[in-house]
Amino acid sequence: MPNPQPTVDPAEVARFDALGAQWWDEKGKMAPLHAMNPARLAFLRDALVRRFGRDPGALRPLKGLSILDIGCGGGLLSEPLARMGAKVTGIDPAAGNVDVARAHAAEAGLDIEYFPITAEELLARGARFDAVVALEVVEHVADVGLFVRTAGALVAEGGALVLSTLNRTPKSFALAIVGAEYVLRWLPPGTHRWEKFITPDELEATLAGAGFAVSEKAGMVYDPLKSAFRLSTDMDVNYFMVAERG
Ligand SMILES: C[S@@+](CC[C@H](N)C(=O)[O-])C[C@H]1O[C@@H](n2cnc3c(N)ncnc32)[C@H](O)[C@@H]1O
Ligand SMILES: [Mg+2]
Repeated sequence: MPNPQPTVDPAEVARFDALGAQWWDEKGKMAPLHAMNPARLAFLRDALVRRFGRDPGALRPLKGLSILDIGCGGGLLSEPLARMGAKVTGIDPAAGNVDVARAHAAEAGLDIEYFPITAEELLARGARFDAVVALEVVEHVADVGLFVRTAGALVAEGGALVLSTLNRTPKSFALAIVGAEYVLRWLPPGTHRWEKFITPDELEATLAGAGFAVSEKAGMVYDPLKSAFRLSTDMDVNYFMVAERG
C-alpha cells in the first residue's frame, strides 16, 4: 500500500507530539517560536493585507480570508490569525499537537478548525484556501519538494503561499544550532539538523518547480539586547517567502 503521509519524518513528528503544555509556555521548549511571534505575525498581516487589498488599519484586517496553517503545532499562529478575522484551519500530523491547539482555542473562545492530518491528506479531500502558511515546518519534513507542491496545490486561484524556515549558512550553524541548542540551551539539542536547512535559492527553485513565483522575501534576526526578533533584509538565518502561482 502506498505511504499515505509521504512528507512525514516519524521521528520529527514524535518529538513535537510529546510537547503537550510546553507549546504555550513562553519560557518552555517552544520559547523561540513565542519570541518570533510579534515579528512574524506583523510580516504575515502586512503581506496578506497587501496581497488581498485589505485595510491595514482595520481591527480585523483579514476578515473572511480562509487561511490554512500547515504544521500548526499548538496553534501559536492560528490563534492570532483568527483574531485578525481570518477563517483558520490548522492541521498537524501530530495528534497531540492538535489536542493542545483545540483545547487552547476553546479556552480562548476562538473558532478554529483543527485536524490531525498532513497536507497531502487534506489535499485528497479537495480543500482550497486563500492563503496557505507553513512557518518553521519545511526543515522538519521528509520530502521538501512534495511538501511544497502539496502546499501549493492547496492554494486557491489568486491566493498566496507563505513559508518560513532556516537558511543553511555558517551563521545559521553558529546561531541556530550551536548557540540556540548548546550554549543558550534555548532548544533541546537535536531539535534541528543543519544539513536539512534550505537556502533561499533552493526554496525559490523548489517553489518554481511547484509552479509558484516568489513575490516577497524577508529575513528575521534575533536582537539579544532586546531578547526579541525583528524583521530584516538579512536572510542568513531565519527567512520568509511569499509566493504566488507564476
Ligand atoms: C517548529 S514547529 C512549528 C509550529 C508552528 N508552525 C509555529 O510556527 O508555531 C513544526 C511543526 O511542523 C509539524 N510537522 C512536522 N512534519 C510535518 C509534515 N510533514 N507536515 C505538516 N506538519 C509537519 C510538527 O508536528 C510541528 O508541529
Ligand atoms: Mg524548526
